[in-house]
Amino acid sequence: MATLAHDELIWVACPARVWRAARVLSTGDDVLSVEYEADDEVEEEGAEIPLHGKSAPKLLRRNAVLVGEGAMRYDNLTEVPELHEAAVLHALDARFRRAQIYTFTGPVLLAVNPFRSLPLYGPEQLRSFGRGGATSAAPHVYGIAARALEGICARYESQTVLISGESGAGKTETTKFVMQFLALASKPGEDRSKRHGGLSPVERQVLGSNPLLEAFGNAQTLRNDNSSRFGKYIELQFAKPAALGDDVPNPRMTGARIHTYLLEKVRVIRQQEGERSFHIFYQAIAAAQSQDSEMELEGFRGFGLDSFKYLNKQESPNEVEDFEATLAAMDAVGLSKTEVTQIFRTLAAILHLGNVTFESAGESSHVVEKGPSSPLALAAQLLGVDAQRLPTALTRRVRQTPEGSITSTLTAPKAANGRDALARHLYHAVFNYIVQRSNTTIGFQPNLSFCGVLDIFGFEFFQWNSLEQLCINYTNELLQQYFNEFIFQNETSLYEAEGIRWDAEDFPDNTTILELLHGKMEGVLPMLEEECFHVGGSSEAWCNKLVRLHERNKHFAYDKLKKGTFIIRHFAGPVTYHCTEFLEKNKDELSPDLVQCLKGSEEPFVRGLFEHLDRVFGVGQSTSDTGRGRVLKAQRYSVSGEFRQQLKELLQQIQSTQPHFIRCIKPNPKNQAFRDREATKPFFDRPSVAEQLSYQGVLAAIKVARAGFPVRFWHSEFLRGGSQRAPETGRSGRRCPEGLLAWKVALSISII
Ligand SMILES: Nc1ncnc2c1ncn2[C@@H]1O[C@H](COP(=O)(O)OP(=O)(O)OP(=O)(O)O)[C@@H](O)[C@H]1O
Repeated sequence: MATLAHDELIWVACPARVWRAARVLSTGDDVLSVEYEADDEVEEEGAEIPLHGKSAPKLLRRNAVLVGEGAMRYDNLTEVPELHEAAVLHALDARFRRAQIYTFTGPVLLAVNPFRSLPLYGPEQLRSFGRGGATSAAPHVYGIAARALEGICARYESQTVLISGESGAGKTETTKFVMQFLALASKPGEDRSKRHGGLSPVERQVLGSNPLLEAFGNAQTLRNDNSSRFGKYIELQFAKPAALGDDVPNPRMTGARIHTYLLEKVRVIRQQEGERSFHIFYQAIAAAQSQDSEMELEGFRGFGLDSFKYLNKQESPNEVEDFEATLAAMDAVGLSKTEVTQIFRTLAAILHLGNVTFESAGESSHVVEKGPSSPLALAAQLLGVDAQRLPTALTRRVRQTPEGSITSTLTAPKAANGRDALARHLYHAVFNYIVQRSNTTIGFQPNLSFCGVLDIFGFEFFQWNSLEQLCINYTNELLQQYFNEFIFQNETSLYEAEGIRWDAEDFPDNTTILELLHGKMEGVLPMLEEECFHVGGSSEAWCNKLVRLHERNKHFAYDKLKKGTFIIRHFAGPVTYHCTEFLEKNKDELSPDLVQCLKGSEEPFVRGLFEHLDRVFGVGQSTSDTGRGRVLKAQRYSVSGEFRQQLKELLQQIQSTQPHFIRCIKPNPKNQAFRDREATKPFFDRPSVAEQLSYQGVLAAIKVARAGFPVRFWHSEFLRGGSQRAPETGRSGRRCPEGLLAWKVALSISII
């Protein structure tokens, strides 16, 4: 243990603040007497800290450079001489208090959400980060977008900005700032913009697609009033200036393509207390009740929020204006009046379907309300299907067998499940339709460079974790692996340039976790998919197989007392998954009878929503007869299978680009806004920020950086520091490494 001198600055581990800044008053054999630095969240007092035993807190050496306003000098934290969790946390906290929400750690931009509009995104900032503007390396979302644009301008190389963070951390807002910058800054100079009347149609369509996606894909949740319930990757395409045939050096945005992932469609049929369904339902209901709206809104007029069982009753103030903005966005992406009408008819039909109830009669069931104004009749009319056929399709199941068709009846709960599956499917299909139509209108040409912006759900763990969380956390493992590789390459090239020896063991690596999740045959997800195709397969059987096969895997665990659960030790931390419903969710079955019924709709729009839906699940009998019996054939559709394929394509696309990383951080779990005038205390909750830094891999990236260079100084600083061990010159001239290797031992600092 290194001895600590009087007056030495240290960090003391503390549950409430993670690390507290202190100064050593005196040291003894068993205790350390310290004075804590002023902190407005914890009572100030001197303290006697035990140095041994379980209650001895961890101590870290604290560098004087971060004292007072020090953190404001470090736009890039890798310049901080001793970088570790305590220093990062302190620097982010100190900078946030001064409204500096952006900070670099190496190439990664950390963005702390202020939950309040700050004057950071005006035309002046846009100009200053733009090409030909006062080029600035300052940490800012525009700076990252500018780097990406520069990659396209200078080398015509495709780019991706990867934005991550937990719900409410600011990913969607950050995505919008990146898109705004790329649309506006790629716009040529002032004069030309006037000539062309500002934004081009493509730029207008691209920016217009945002409110549309938000209306249909976002919802109020407990963690975020405008939470994206899907992941997205938007590729913004740029033509070479020469191809535009004008004198402007900037490439101009000429197309875009939106990819969406894992829409949380279950929200359509139920929402937990305090949450809402997708915004669009509430907007349409409010508009239908308002005198101002000119839209016909068939199926919504005459109904209020209370009319629909599928909706939690929570209003929000600006619904009608938001509805008008959604209509404008629909127009911007080229949806015709007929399409818009059809979309709203389908949404109304979904809500009326939710009001259809069933009554059991033995093993069968029937629809309770049948009259001409019953929910069933309204839903059938809005969907353009026969009002007699729909109840039959909801309550019976027809199966084809070699001997002919067999009709069975469904119990009331099964009929209700079928109804909900139809509602979920209809909504998902409408959402996909809107995305595809936007893509068609905007256009995307092969072989042009693009800048992709990835705004995808962060790592999730709740009390109850199911298939959705497994898919989300799997996505995060894949992205984490990509991030690790990127940081690894960055650092190793630095080490090689400096002649530093390093050990691959020092690098964080989640490959074995990924192997557990997607390994061929024995991975958790492939095994789930396999179970879906087994006759008589079940979630419980799958869970038991997982336990048998993986109980010795260090990333897998299970609790004998909690049957039906298993634990995956993710890169970000352990998550307990409850296997109930995994199989049903993964199959996402929709009754063939309902599909046939809807395919018979007299509305081409509705028929189109079911056009590509020919999924059959499990082992079924094909119609082709070989003469020696029928061939058993499985249609291999599953939610996770499809999603894994999408992710594979996404990663291939990202890997073909130059990446830029933005890690969004939520400063406190209550979404409390930054306050600088009336309060001294902007809410920066250190424990939750530390947690986010950890599971977003920021601390791991720092660990990587420290593996070779535990302490970083500029060479000149190091020499000024008077070290006898410093070599005369650093090889690369960037930072002084070799002397630091000696220091690594000599200081034997940090963890005491
Ligand atoms: N840079 C910013 N400036 C001001 N407010 C911001 C900023 N970033 C985010 N916010 C605020 O935080 C809220 C949540 O942000 P956002 O919706 O972008 O989070 P998210 O990470 O996309 O969450 P989710 O995963 O739930 O969609 C926004 O509605 C906005 O009020």
